[in-house]
Amino acid sequence: FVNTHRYTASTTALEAGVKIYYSSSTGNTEQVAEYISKAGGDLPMDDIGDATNEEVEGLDCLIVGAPTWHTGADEQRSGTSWDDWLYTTLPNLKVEGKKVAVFGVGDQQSYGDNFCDAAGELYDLFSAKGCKVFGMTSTEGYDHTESKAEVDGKFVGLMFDEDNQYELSEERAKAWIGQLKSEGFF
Ligand SMILES: Cc1cc2nc3c(=O)[nH]c(=O)nc-3n(C[C@H](O)[C@H](O)[C@H](O)COP(=O)(O)O)c2cc1C
Repeated sequence: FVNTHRYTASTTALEAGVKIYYSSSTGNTEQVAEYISKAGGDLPMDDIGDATNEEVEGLDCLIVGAPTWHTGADEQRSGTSWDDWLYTTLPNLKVEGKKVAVFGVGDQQSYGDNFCDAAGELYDLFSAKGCKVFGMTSTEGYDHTESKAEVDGKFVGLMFDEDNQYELSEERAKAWIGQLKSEGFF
C-alpha cells in the first residue's frame, strides 16, 4: 500500500514564510496577535524586539501590529520596540516586494483624534520600503474622529480596540484572515 498523500500535506505557515510581529506594553497587542495567530491556524508570532534581520528577510509575508502610546507624535508613535526597529533596522533590510498586512490596537474613546496612529506609521514605512500591503478594512463600526491609520477613507489594515470593543476582537481577526486569504496574501 502506497500512501499517495504522503508528500502532499497542506503547506504549513512556516513553509509559506508567514510570521506575526507585534509589540505590546500592557499585553493588549499580544492578545490580539494571539487571536490572529489562532485564526490563521497557529501562525508563528514574536515581539519585533526579538526578531533577527535574517529571519525577517527570509519571510514572504509579514503580519505586523502595534499599539499607540505616543499620542499625536509624527514618528515613533508606538512607544514600544517598534520605534527603534522602524528607524534603525528597517532602513537596512532587504524587504522589497514582500507582502505585509498591518494591524493596530488603540482606544477610540479616549484617543479618538489619534486612533491607532502607530498602525499608520507601520503602513507608511513598509510601503516606502517597497512592500505590498494587503488587508485594508472599512472604518464602519468604529467611533473615532481621526486616525493616521486611515487612507482614502479605509483603514490601512485591521484595527482593534481592547479598551472599548474587546468582545469584537476575535471575530474581527477571523474575518480578516479570511479576507487576506481571498486577496491572495497567503
Ligand atoms: C498614555 C496613553 C496614551 C495613549 N495614546 C493612544 C493614542 O494616541 N491612540 C490610541 O488609539 N490609543 C492610545 N492609547 C491606548 C492604547 O494604545 C491601548 O490601551 C492599547 O490597547 C495598548 O496596547 P498594549 O497593551 O499592547 O500596549 C493610549 C493609552 C495611554 C495610557
